[in-house]
Amino acid sequence: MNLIKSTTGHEATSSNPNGEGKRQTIDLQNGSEVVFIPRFLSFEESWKWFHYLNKEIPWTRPIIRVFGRSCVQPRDTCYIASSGLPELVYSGYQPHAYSWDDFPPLKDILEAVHKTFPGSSFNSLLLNRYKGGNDYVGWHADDEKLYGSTPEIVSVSFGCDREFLLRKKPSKIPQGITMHFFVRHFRLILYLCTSVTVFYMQVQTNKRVKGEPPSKRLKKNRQSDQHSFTLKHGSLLLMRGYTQRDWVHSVPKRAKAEATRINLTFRRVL
Ligand SMILES: O=C(O)CCC(=O)C(=O)O
Ligand SMILES: [Fe+2]
Repeated sequence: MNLIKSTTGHEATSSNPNGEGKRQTIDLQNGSEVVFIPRFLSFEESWKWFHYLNKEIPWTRPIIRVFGRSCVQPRDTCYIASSGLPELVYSGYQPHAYSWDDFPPLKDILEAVHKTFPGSSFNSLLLNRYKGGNDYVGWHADDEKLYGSTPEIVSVSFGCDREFLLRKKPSKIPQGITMHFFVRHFRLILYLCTSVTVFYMQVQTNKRVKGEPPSKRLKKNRQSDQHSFTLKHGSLLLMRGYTQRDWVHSVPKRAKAEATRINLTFRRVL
């Protein structure tokens, strides 16, 4: 069963020591990495979790601010954190932090996650409930300062399958390069652009002669900048390294997804 729709060819598959089946490691390059475990929890156990979470969690649908406008968050949420941690604030919203002791069974999943990733030590959990295909999370990175520069985020999914997308952030113009720089060096930049274009056209002509159709090559480049995972019932996806700095992710609306999905994201507040 291959749940990854697009990969870069940098993926490795290995058997997992904790008995949760295969794990796939996807190297996103430049220090970003995703680990995907399609069957982290068994099907039956996952349904028990789904029903517990659906019923016992005090779900809320808060008002958040996006691009300066207030709107209802398009999914339910709840937040759990160890005591004494700095408050989480995202999109102008500060969720109430419940204690792990309010939901003791959640400590079991936390333990299973820690066992799967030795050395990890998550101390907070943001829960999401998507009540159907109209609920979603838009493009974002979990790059809040309280998680540090290389946060590790583990996401465990229950219920309805949903697609999880990762897309590389556009690369930034290096600091110090201003409009003034462009005006001052306009002729040099124009010359360089023309040279690069001519060189590129020559390379393309050369490659076409050699045989591989240009559309295939373009597709390869685009593929390494975006990835799609189907997050099924009981699956786990970990993002680490510079994934939050260099990539954004989303769970888009899906007209065909009618049923509820619950997702747990474990994080470490520094
Ligand atoms: O539901 C998911 O799989 C992702 C949720 C997410 O990105 C978040 O809570 O920050
Ligand atoms: Fe996220």
